[in-house]
Amino acid sequence: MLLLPAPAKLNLFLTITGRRDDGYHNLQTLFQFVDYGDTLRFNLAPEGELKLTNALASCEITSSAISKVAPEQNLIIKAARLLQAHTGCGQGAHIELTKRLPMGGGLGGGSSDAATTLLALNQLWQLGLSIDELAILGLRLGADVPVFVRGAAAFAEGVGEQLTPVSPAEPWYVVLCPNVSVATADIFQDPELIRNSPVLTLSQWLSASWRNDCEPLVKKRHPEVAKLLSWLVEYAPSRMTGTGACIFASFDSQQTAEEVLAKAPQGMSGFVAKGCNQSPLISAIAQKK
Ligand SMILES: C[C@@](CO)(OP(=O)(O)O)[C@H](O)COP(=O)(O)OP(=O)(O)OC[C@H]1O[C@@H](n2ccc(N)nc2=O)[C@H](O)[C@@H]1O
Ligand SMILES: Nc1ncnc2c1ncn2[C@@H]1O[C@H](COP(=O)(O)OP(=O)(O)O)[C@@H](O)[C@H]1O
Repeated sequence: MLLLPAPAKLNLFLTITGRRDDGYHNLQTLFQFVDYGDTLRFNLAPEGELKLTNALASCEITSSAISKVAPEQNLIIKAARLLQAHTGCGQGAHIELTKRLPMGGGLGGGSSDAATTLLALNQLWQLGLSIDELAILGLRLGADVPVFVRGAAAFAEGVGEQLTPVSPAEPWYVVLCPNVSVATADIFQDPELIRNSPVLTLSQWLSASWRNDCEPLVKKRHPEVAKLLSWLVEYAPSRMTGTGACIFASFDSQQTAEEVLAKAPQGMSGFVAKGCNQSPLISAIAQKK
């Protein structure tokens, strides 16, 4: 049995620098992990059988939302099938997911679940694939999967697959999750999306002020996100992560972050978590070796 985390990521900044011929967008972003996320439990099963069950999570909204995703559409099953097809492995697995991360929140929960599945089954099925091979396979599942497979905070370019490890500060974050699910594809299809930001070098970025090019559009499409950002910015500079709708702000101490979260508008879900430049997934795997 293997019990592993699938942590959330934050995009500390995110700009879109152009559109490729295949419709995908080139971007520049800074990924950092947090010590909060989903949990997956893996058990060997006979004869290639893949079974996914949802454990009851503390958050009813997310556990009921994930149960509406058909198993074959779930990135966990897709990742497992991809590994079976790539290696010809005839083994199976029973996987139990405890879903805490809101879906379509820009926290990368689906991609993180997929990456955890790739690493876990590589170990459980003794496939011996390298991290490079798993990252390349992961990219077929989603642009964000490689960074979760590699597990190092990174400056990302291309569609998010060209990764340069970096070590930003690791503050405490307040992450707020408005009850809005944003489909990444919808944002990238919108003609109003800012998609002509200049390309900066990493060192230019480290002294620039950080922003998210998706934020103006998501604020316009979802006024509740705009309202929440103007509430959080009273406490600390605040931004949206990914294509939204979750927002975050950083604080020096866990206590201050908890105090701000406690004041959040009634009914708002959110959490306090620590920024991590090494993914909790990689730390957990290293501990088990
Ligand atoms: C932009 C980011 C930043 O982290 O947003 P979030 O999804 O995390 O909010 C991600 O890279 C998203 O990655 P991911 O969620 O894996 O996206 P994918 O499934 O690969 O793509 C969903 C759809 O979004 C569009 N898309 C995605 C990424 C990209 N660089 N350009 C695009 O145009 C494409 O239309 C694609 O069909
Ligand atoms: N295991 C999974 N967890 C979350 N979403 C999943 C999963 N498998 C498939 N999906 C699909 O991927 C979409 C994006 O989910 P998610 O990664 O949580 O959002 P985001 O990319 O905005 O962080 C969901 O709306 C859902 O349809």
